[in-house]
Amino acid sequence: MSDARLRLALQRPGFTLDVDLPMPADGITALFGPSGSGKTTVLRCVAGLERARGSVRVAGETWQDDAQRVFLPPWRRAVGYVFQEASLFPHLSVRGNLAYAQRRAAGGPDIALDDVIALLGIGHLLDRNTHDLSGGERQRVAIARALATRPRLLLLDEPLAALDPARRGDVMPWLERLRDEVRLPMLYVTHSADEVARLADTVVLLEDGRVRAHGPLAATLARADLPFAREEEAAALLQGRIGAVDAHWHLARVDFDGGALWLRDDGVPTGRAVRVRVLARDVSIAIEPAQDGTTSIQNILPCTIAGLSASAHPSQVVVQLQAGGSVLLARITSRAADALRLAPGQRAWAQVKSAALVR
Ligand SMILES: Nc1ncnc2c1ncn2[C@@H]1O[C@H](COP(=O)(O)OP(=O)(O)OP(=O)(O)O)[C@@H](O)[C@H]1O
Repeated sequence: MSDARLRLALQRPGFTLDVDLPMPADGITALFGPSGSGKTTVLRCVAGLERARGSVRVAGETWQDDAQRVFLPPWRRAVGYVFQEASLFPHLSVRGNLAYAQRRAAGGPDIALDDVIALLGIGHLLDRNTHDLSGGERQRVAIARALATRPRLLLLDEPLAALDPARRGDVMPWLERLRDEVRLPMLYVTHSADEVARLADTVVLLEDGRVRAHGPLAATLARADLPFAREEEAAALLQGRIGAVDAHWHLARVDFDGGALWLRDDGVPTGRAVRVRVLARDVSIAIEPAQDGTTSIQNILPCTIAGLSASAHPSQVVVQLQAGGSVLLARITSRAADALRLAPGQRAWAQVKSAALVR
């Protein structure tokens, strides 16, 4: 059995945590929410570093169950913990740090150390002193060290936040590999919408210590009742595959449930699963199909209006568009929505001005 569920309740002056969360057996669950909403507290309670009331079940193991008076101390919980600043042992080399972690292996799924080293691309760093590493390298070693303890759950608390944007971009593909190649549930705290879009499978939105929303990534980002859709960078996420490449025009076609989009060809091979991010501000709406050859917009998708909701500014509305099994968001002026008499159920065409591969 590999179920995982967290039920945590905790009271501090001015703050109450009260969460009940099923967790997927693998993949990245992003914990997202304003500062002080309780993200780090959830991680600390799961690791046993802090004591909440409730229960913590991970991969079929019970780490806490108040009803049965079970509370395992942190060292008996098979968690790997990665923090914002990698806390590597300064007196040990990279190899020494990994060997130390391996000796403390916790009994989770066996991942050979060589595989961990290859997965994170740190083979050439093994004999290096840890303070000679770049920030991005330190984080990769920190993740490898966490994996070397054979955890059943990986906790990552803003692992990229201390890196500059370029270094963050360098480490992101390693996290994607981790997500795709290691069957391990991961709880990932972040403030970055980019990291959520690129890495998460499931999103949990925490507000004031409570779960405001919880669900699969694409569906949750597109929900009109959540703050995601109202942000300046509001975007829909489409999950698809590279269906074709037009070598002459350097374009790649991404096929998804609901249509296809032509994007800049970034060399991703045909057949590869990809995520595409479409910003709400880059989508406009037509209520008649465009005549061939009358618009510069290449990507026009037939869809149905699913709903309209307020935007951050009253001059604009966010329109949810259902295209097959996918949802797009369009941010348009309230005046345009009124002039077109947009209403749920109406047939429409989403004109996508630009879209980008997230990976
Ligand atoms: N050691 C502590 N003692 C008392 N209160 C604390 C402690 N740590 C955190 N808090 C409070 O508990 C609440 C939740 O904090 P937590 O660090 O979990 O939030 P967060 O969502 O991780 O925030 P951030 O995004 O800023 O890291 C906040 O009100 C915070 O001030």
